[in-house]
Amino acid sequence: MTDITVIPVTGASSYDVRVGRGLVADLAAVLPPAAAKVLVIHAPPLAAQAEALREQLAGRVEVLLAEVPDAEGAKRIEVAAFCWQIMGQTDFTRTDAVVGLGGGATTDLAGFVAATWLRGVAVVQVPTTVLGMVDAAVGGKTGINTAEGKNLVGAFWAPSAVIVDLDLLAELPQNEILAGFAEVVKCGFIADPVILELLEADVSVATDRESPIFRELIERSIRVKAAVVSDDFTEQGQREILNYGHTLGHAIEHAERYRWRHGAAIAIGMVFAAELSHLAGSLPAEQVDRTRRILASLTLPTGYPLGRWKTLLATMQRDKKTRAGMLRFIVLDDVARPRVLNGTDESMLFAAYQEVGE
Ligand SMILES: NC(=O)c1ccc[n+]([C@@H]2O[C@H](COP(=O)([O-])OP(=O)(O)OC[C@H]3O[C@@H](n4cnc5c(N)ncnc54)[C@H](O)[C@@H]3O)[C@@H](O)[C@H]2O)c1
Ligand SMILES: O=C(O)C(=O)C[C@@H](O)[C@H](O)[C@H](O)COP(=O)(O)O
Ligand SMILES: [Zn+2]
Repeated sequence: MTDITVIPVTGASSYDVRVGRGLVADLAAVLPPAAAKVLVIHAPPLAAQAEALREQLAGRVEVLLAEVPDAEGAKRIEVAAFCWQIMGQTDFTRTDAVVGLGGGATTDLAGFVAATWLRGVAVVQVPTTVLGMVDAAVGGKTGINTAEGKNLVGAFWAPSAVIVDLDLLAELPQNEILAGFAEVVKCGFIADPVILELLEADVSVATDRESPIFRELIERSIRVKAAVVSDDFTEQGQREILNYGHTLGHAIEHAERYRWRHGAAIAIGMVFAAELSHLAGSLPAEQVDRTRRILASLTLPTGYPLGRWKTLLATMQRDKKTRAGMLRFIVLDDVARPRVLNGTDESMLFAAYQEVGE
């Protein structure tokens, strides 16, 4: 019998995150009972798995496939329109359902398409990257990018189920696994120090997709995310802690025209946030060093060109946490003690960035 862990998300929206192996074989069990059609939105490397889903569900529902551009190329309004067109041409109704099959970029798009079609249809998220499993597919933040910035258009729209099938990681390149671990590290610093200890104990075992420690890290990170979004689905407060490292990280992704992996950009963002936490509060210097050390052990970047500061600062102004033109950052008073830093002056931000700049 399959060993399944069920992590509930509660609050404004309730659904389960199911973690295990071979779980997609039972996808029919989590589809809305009234669904007659399912639109599987998938990234190109998942074409064979999408086709397998079509065969598996034949006789139960009509499966439509939407192969969308890879990675951040999916998070564009034209791609959402491509999906809406398929739905329009097939009379996709409110009782039908979307399935997001891919990494975080695909599940962000799939969630957005589901949130907007007929003002909202069900979406089941089937993440296929570490990053998608521990973060993007859970919590119902959906969205696309615009020329001005990352995730500037979107909706809070909860999935009806999240299927974390670890077998789907079999073909994922190791550098994508490592990039996904940036969000695992984030969960460690904002809420669960055991995550950091497991990474420090043996990073090779921790990132070996066959090891029980790997699964433990995935589950611990999902629990962190599930707890936060259960308390604050629409980011009225507490949820902002999940943005640790993201204010600068998103600006880097924008500066790099979305060619960088999200995990790589937020790795640098977390070094910056740790430096800022040290300067603005009480985060001990050794935790800043620890941030760099853990990220480097995952071969993630920890520095960015000093000369890019002004560009990054301008982009950060459009961060969703900004209030009345004032930038806000998530900082740590210590490990697992995150808070919002309001009203940071530019000289302090630059001082923190100088430690990141190279
Ligand atoms: N909504 C949220 O709460 C949330 C949280 C974190 C990140 N995100 C978003 O997630 C995105 C990053 O997600 P990501 O790191 O998964 O990147 P991604 O979706 O771009 O996937 C990374 C690469 O791996 C490929 N891939 C995916 N699954 C595969 C598999 N099983 N086998 C082989 N190749 C596979 C993809 O096609 C892509 O080329 C960003 O857009 C970020 O903003 C959203
Ligand atoms: O779920 C959240 O809340 C997060 O902030 C998780 C982040 O890891 C994620 O990258 C998210 O997409 C960032 O959202 P944004 O609101 O800063 O665009
Ligand atoms: Zn993120």
